[in-house]
Amino acid sequence: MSSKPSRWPPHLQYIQSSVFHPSVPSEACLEIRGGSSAGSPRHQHRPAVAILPISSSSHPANGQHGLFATRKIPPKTHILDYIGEIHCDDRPHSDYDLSLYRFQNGINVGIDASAMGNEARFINDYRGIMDKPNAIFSDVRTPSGGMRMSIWSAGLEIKKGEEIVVSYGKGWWKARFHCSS
Ligand SMILES: C[S@@+](CC[C@H](N)C(=O)[O-])C[C@H]1O[C@@H](n2cnc3c(N)ncnc32)[C@H](O)[C@@H]1O
Repeated sequence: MSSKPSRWPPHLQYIQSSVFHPSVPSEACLEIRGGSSAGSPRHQHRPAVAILPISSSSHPANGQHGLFATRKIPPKTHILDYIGEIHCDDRPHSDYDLSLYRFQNGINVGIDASAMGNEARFINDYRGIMDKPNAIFSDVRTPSGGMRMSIWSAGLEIKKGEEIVVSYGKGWWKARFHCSS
């Protein structure tokens, strides 16, 4: 699998394994990579997802895109990994940056998919869309010890055509809109 997914925005770089920014110290790179070569992708074939434009006025991300299941996804199933630029500098203005790991020496590692990433960057937060998230983020270790941020279906099956939504966390929204929920 190497071609870009349908509707991938032309101004963004599509990558299938994370790229390390120079702000990541070499020891941290080694630990994040684990024993395998740089962030080798878990999927050799497309995940069961599609990037679709949102054109419903009742959807809070109307005019943007979301990620949708292209087939039934059983409960507690790995859907795809969150791929982007692994970095240790601050990215306060990115809406596509999530925390991967905090080392004991205080170094914070994030994955920022604002300029490069995979389909996972299109996953919206459930608020205003569904009663609860149907998917979750989970930081996992690969068999060779590498660190990944994965997205899994939650406790219920995700139906074909259903939007995949997670919780960004209250902190994410508070930091942007000073809202209380
Ligand atoms: C990681 S991106 C998700 C993909 C984005 N919709 C896109 O087309 O690129 C996060 C951005 O999506 C929008 N978003 C995601 N979930 C939302 C929600 N529940 N309500 C309103 N906006 C949302 C916000 O603009 C947010 O900054």
